[in-house]
Order: sequence, then structure tokens, then C-alpha cells
Amino acid sequence: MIDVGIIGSSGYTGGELIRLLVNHKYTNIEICTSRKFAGQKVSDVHKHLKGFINLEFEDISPRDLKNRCDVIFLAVPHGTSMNIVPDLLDEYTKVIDLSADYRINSQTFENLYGIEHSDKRKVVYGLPEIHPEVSEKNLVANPGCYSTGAILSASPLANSGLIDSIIFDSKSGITGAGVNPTQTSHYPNMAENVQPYKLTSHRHYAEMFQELSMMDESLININFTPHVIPSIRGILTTAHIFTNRQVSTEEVKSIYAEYYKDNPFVRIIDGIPSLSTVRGSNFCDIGFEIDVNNNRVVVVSAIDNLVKGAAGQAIQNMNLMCGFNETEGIWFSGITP
Ligand SMILES: NC(=O)C1=CN([C@@H]2O[C@H](COP(=O)(O)OP(=O)(O)OC[C@H]3O[C@@H](n4cnc5c(N)ncnc54)[C@H](OP(=O)(O)O)[C@@H]3O)[C@@H](O)[C@H]2O)C=CC1
Ligand SMILES: CC(=O)N[C@@H](CCC(=O)OP(=O)(O)O)C(=O)O
Repeated sequence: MIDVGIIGSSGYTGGELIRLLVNHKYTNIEICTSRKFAGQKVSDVHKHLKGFINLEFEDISPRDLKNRCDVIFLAVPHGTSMNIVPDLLDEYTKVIDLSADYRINSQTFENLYGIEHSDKRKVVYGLPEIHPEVSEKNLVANPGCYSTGAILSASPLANSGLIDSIIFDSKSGITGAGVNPTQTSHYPNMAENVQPYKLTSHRHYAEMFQELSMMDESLININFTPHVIPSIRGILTTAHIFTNRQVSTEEVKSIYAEYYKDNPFVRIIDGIPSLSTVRGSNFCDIGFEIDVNNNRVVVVSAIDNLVKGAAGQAIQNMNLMCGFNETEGIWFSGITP
């Protein structure tokens, strides 16, 4: 049994970490931190957890937290983790950061996030299907939610050197924006609406570029446009992948099947994935269709942004880092309808 702490546990991904970890066979949730709700019961804030967790939120320093935990999750806004991680790391403590601070190199981070990086160490990108070496690390940078769906949708073709260019068109549920309400998330602006944003400049582009161009250095024509939709959870990505030669359905199917053959959380499906079939689960469903006239493969991926896009993937990383079964605590189907 290992003791686990969650920093930023009053937010959406923190709450989701608790919901999943209470069912994990080998973890004890030792500390949930919150500055705003310190002293209040966790289940008074995350009301769905009543009867599942008896802790109160604490507001304690990272150093004190380290002494009580084997694994620490950081579920805090970007720009925060870099000031906490150096105090947490030692040979006994494993840290999984859900924020953007360590996903991309520090120079790119500074350019995109407009924050000076105070801890420039190089950290493994925690997409375990692409980076199984997470199992040897004590600090892992959990990927962005859009990046997870996009990279998984294109990796097999990128790895095969078949891609000329890609357009990722993604739709996200509103929990992707965190627990604090904004003008965008205000109900009249959200309901019965689809809101494209950052048409050519979303920060997750850098993660997609970093990972896909690592597989094929000639692959530089990568494009990404996000949208928010009136859904609570989920990210559906339609990847328009233009190939450098004609490919057949059988060929693409076998490339994806082979690439993901050892990855229990990626399901290659016949047909078109949907958000409802992955809601609440750690699966990434992938389906595709070939447009023979245009050398285009339309690949669709569906994930739950709070699970495979955040908390579930963080636990998948923890499982690998701690030598547990990869699926422990996160092996269940989605909820449909
Ligand atoms: N939502 C999503 O779908 C995804 C989010 N992420 C990333 O995960 C991280 C958490 O996201 P999410 O849960 O949505 O965010 P939320 O805004 O819902 O929650 C963040 C929590 O962090 C705490 N916090 C804020 N500032 C600090 C600080 N300076 N020190 C300590 N705690 C702090 C707050 O709790 P309190 O004020 O009570 O202390 C807050 O509840 C972010 O970096 C986000 O970008 C990644 C993938 C997907
Ligand atoms: C719908 C929505 O607003 N989504 C967020 C992405 C959430 C996320 O994962 O962002 P991080 O890279 O900070 O972790 C956004 O576009 O900023």
C-alpha cells in the first residue's frame, strides 16, 4: 500500500483523482490539499464522494506533504508546479504533474505561457502509449487533454512516415477549462452553442508538434483548432491526415492494430467513436475512414478529458512508475447514453 497526496484537490481533475483512487487496491489517500477549503470535509466540496472519503482538506507546505506521501499528484494551474516540484523530489517520492509546466521545453513554455520557468529540468512526457519509459522515472509531466486525443489519433501514421500534413479539429467539454466559471462557461454563452477559439494559436499545439515530429522529423505541417461544446466532459478530435501516398483501409487498420497492440486503453473500433462511449473511462477510442480521392485519412479519437485527458492518465502513469498493473483502479467501461 502506498500513501498518496493530491495538491489542488478541490478542482475538477483533483476531484477526479480522488474518485478514481478510492477504488485503487494499492493506494491510501493520505492528504488532499486546498487553500480555499482547508478544514472542510472533502466530501462537502466533492459531494458525490460522500461515504467514500473521510478526509478534510489541508493547507500544508509541500515539504510537510512529502514526509507523509510516497506519490504526489499536482492538479494545480500552470506556473504553479515549477515552484513546488523541486521541494518534493527525492529518491523516495514520485511526482506526477497534471499542469503544463514540464510538458514542453522550458524555452517554448516561456514563449507560450508568458511565465519565466524557474525549474528547467527535462521531464518525460507522460503519454505512456508513446513513452513507456515513464516506468523508470520519479517525475512525469502528464499531457494536455487536447494533446492526448490528437497525438494518439496520429501517432501510428506518423511513426510509419506516411504523413504529409495534419489538421486536428477538436471539440471539448467545458470541464476542460477548470472549476472557476468564466464568461465562456456562463450558461447562456455555452448552451446550444459551439465556440471555436484560438484558431491557430492554442498552446497544446506545441505538445502535438513536439511528440509527432519526434516520430518523423519531416512532419512539420501540423495544424490544430479547438472548440468548446455544451458538454460537460469529453474531447472528440477529427484528424484530417493527408498521406504522402495512397493507403488502403486494411493497411491503416493493421498499422494502428500493431502500434497499439500492447496498450489496453486504446481501442481501435470499426465505425466512428463518440464521446458518450468513453465518458468516465480511461479509454481512447479511435476509428477512421479513407478518402481515396485526396490521400486523406480521417481519424476520429474520443477521450474523457478528465480521465484519459488528465486524472486517469495520471493514475496510469502512477501504476507504471510504482510497478502496479497498468490498469489498476482505472479499468472500467464508459457510460452510455
Ligand atoms: N480540466 C481538464 O480537463 C484538464 C486540466 N489539466 C490541467 O490540470 C491542472 C488542474 O486542472 P483543473 O483541475 O481543471 O483546475 P481547477 O481550476 O479545477 O483546479 C485547480 C485547483 O488548484 C488549486 N490551486 C490554484 N492555485 C494554486 C496554488 N498556487 N497553489 C496550490 N493550489 C492551487 C485550487 O484549489 P484551492 O484554491 O482550493 O487551493 C484549484 O481548485 C491544470 O494545470 C490544468 O491545465 C490537464 C488536462 C485536462
Ligand atoms: C475547454 C478549455 O478551455 N480547455 C483548456 C485546456 C485544458 C488543459 O488541459 O490545459 P492545460 O494545458 O493548461 O493543462 C484550454 O483550452 O485552455
